[in-house]
Amino acid sequence: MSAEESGRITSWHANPSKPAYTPPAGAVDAHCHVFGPMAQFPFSPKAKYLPEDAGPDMLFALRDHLGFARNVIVQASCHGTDNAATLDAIAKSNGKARGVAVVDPAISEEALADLHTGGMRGIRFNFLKRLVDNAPKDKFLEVAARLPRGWHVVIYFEADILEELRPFMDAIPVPIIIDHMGRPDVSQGPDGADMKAFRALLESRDDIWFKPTCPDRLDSSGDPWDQFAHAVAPLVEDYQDRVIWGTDWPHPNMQDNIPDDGHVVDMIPRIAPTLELQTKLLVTNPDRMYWAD
Ligand SMILES: O=C(O)/C=C(\CC(=O)C(=O)O)C(=O)O
Repeated sequence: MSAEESGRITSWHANPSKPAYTPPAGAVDAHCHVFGPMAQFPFSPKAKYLPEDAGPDMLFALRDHLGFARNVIVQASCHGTDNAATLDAIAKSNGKARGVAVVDPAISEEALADLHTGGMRGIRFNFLKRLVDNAPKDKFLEVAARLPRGWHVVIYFEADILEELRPFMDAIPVPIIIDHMGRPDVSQGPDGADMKAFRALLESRDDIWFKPTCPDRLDSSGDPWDQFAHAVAPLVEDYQDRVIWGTDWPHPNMQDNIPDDGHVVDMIPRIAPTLELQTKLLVTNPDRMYWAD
């Protein structure tokens, strides 16, 4: 059966180019995922998309091809709260990967400790209605209050619910990392309403970090994503101690406009033009958040 007949999606570029940009030694791709392999790690019955297999071998080959040294693997919604595939990839990385889990908020302390041993350093709360059925803020706050020491929370939301989420984020007792800057409309430019609202959030706490990632998702003008570069570079400059970066490979759900990962990497010097900024974005900041112990 072909992938199309089986309903499984291939969301990644078959032959990504070599980037012109060379990341510094030790660089971390701090937002990527693995899918399956399904025969070993079945997808969640609640999954909103059914991808083709994109396992650790493929991820590590891409890491090397793009010039990165390490990965932070974020549990994707298609695997629900069963983190086995992500843990398997971390275990196969020879210490070159850490992870972010998605958990049932009723998870025990023992299970959280096991996730820490397996390389997880945070949990993700996903508020995208097209990806998850419900996102119970009260239960999320309860589990956020009893995470292992040094952990953080990753939050994924779209710009239209930022204000609604402010009280919830205010109440989170650990550092926060916002995926893809909360998906601002980058066509508004660096001083547009979405960027202003996001800056106000960053000003509200100095332990809110973010990922200036996913030009392919956020910039409908397409590769080379000039609107993204224009809107995002000032944000990276102004909050350079609170940024980490990732490819988003295997680009879950992207069926149209699948990005060339080499071109995605070539966005880095456009949003972080100096070696000092690049080193913070790709090495020292992710080290602080994921390899502190
Ligand atoms: O990978 C991302 O960051 C973005 C995703 C997928 C996702 O988050 C998930 O499946 O958990 C998206 O916008 O569809």
